[in-house]
Amino acid sequence: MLINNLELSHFRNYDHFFIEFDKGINILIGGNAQGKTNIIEAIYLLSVCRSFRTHINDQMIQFDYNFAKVKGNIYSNQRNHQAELVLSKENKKAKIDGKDVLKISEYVGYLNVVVFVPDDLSLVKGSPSTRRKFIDLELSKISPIYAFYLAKYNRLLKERNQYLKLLSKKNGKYDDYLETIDEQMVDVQLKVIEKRENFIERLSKNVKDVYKSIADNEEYVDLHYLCFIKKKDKEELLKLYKKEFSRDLKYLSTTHGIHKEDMKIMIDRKSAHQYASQGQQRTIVLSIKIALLELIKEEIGEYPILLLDDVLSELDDQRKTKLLDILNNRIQTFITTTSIDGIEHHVIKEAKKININRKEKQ
Ligand SMILES: Nc1ncnc2c1ncn2[C@@H]1O[C@H](COP(=O)(O)OP(=O)(O)OP(=O)(O)O)[C@@H](O)[C@H]1O
Repeated sequence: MLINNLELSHFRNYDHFFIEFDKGINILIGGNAQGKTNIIEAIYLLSVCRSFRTHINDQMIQFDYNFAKVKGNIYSNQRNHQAELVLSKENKKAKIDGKDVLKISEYVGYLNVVVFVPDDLSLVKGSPSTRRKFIDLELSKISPIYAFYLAKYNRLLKERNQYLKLLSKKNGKYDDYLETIDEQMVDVQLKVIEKRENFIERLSKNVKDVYKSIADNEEYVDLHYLCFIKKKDKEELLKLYKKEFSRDLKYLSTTHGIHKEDMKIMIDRKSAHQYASQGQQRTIVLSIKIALLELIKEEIGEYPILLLDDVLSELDDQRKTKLLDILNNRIQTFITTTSIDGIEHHVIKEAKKININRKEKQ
């Protein structure tokens, strides 16, 4: 999978901008606040119709304008496609090969990307919801049926919580209607659990190897799925919902379910959340992202694009070299950095260097 070029109109600090990319490594070099991350953001936006920085369209539209356009020529599935997104303050309109795309699900998949941004360190240090969001987003990209199950579960969960409110005003007993919702919730959860389990197990296998090669030591990283139920069985789950009914009714919300799960990240069999240093956290997250590349390739048959925002400055020289050793021309990669001075690595030497500075913005 490749993005051949990118055209921006009134996107962030870009008025009109056109850029062509190399199919290997592209390094975006420039001082602070010049617009390097904005380019990474635009590529990401073109991929999943949303930004990794904001959900407010207006923030991405150039100051004093009322629309922004992001366009790119993509090579995927052995074909070239023109992807286009127009952002207004209220909505986003997508086109593929000049035709309007009405459903996001029909758009996502043309351009698959894996992104690493400094904020991703929250994958280790943040709350369970950060890790759940990561799993849900990545799994939805490679498995549309997972996205379907998840959306169904969220609808049922909302319905259940609303019904609990209604019940609390009435007789407050577990009734047939709630049982019907619970049965549907249990069925869909078992499917989500199976997918999450498989995803985390496969990712964990890849992460171990990637971490070892970047850190170049014997530290051992693995991932564990913290499922909310031990015995993944329909009857057990239904029993749990009945048992916890009074508590759910008291708090007017559903205590147990896949909306409360987590993924535990371990380093040398200790919780990375509690013990990992900044450098270890960064290496763990990077390893997870790089491990994802192989997993996506196995699923969709093509490598996604890799976007690395400001990754070089925070790694020590040894980890920097090891990371660059791993990157290669099989995967189109974008790296933003303020400087490449002093990095003597063939990957840097051979990469396409793109200077991003105020003079080149327009
Ligand atoms: N909606 C907008 N309209 C115009 N300019 C914007 C908009 N949003 C952000 N900017 C400008 O974009 C610039 C920041 O760009 P970006 O985040 O890509 O920087 P960067 O080159 O990655 O910098 P750093 O190295 O500091 O991370 C800032 O000058 C900011 O004012």
